[in-house]
Amino acid sequence: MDTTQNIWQGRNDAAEQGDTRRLFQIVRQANNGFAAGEPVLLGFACDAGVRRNKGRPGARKGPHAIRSMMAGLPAHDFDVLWDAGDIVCEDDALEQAQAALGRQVASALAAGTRPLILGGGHETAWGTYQGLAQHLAVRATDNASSKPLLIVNLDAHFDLRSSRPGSSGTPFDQILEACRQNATPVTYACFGVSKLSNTAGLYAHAQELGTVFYEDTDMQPQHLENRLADLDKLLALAGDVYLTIDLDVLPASVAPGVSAPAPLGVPYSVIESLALRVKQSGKLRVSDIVEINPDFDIDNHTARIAARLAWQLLAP
Ligand SMILES: N=CN[C@@H](CCC(=O)O)C(=O)O
Ligand SMILES: [Mn+2]
Ligand SMILES: [Mn+2]
Repeated sequence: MDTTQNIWQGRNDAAEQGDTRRLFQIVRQANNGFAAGEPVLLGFACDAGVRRNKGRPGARKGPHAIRSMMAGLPAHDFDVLWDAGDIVCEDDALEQAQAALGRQVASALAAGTRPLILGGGHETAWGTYQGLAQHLAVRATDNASSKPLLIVNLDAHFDLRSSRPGSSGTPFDQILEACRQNATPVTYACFGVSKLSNTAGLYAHAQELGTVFYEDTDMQPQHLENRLADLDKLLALAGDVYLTIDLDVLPASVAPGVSAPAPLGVPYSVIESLALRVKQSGKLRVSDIVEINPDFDIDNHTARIAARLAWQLLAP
């Protein structure tokens, strides 16, 4: 990974007609100065969560790989894209890195932006949530919505492991535990769960926690209308929404560069439709895209699909 070169570079089409801007030409690299409504990107460069969860390390290189595929995408309606840089997790200092991510997310939310975090493994989510929780706690002193927080996880895994310390396999158990402690109403919905990637014990724990879930076998294109209707019902009941996308929800042929590839998986078109539906709800506060492992990618396929998702989520 060459971090000495600016990652934001690409083809310059200025000699062509019309608006030829690409993201690398409008990006501003700073972690303050954002105005309300502007898109903000943050990286969480971390292997510790996947390593603790006995997975294949490499997610640390994820933010760099995704940014490099975003750089050349056409800007279309973007006026600006803020790149607030990376939080880097050194060795096993995971809890400190997650707390640092939380502070950055809270500050981007306080500025009225809708941040997107590029992981990192799914331990990224415990950091993202900390930032959202700080923001919602401040806002609650003004005019609180009593409607529950909705977490939409697009993932082959529940990530509800109850062992500690935390890892890439525990974030939603940590979040639900924190919500119980703070009496925060929350709904956890996981779309894309694979029966062959979660033990009976994890299913039982998910049920005990009231998890709403849809399996990969019910997330194929012929099921899309029904799943969108299910999602709409969840969105209608929610006050604020956190969208978290684990790239291992996609078929291994589409996203080979992950720690735990999915033999069946959910087609990209279904995932994009669900993600855009969440965005269109107007309730989306923060998102992350996690679990890319560039070491196992093939011709940047996984980084490219992650860049497309990022573009779709950040676009005005
Ligand atoms: N974030 C990943 N979670 C999965 C990983 C499974 C695996 O490595 O095989 C989990 O803990 O179940
Ligand atoms: Mn996950
Ligand atoms: Mn997963």
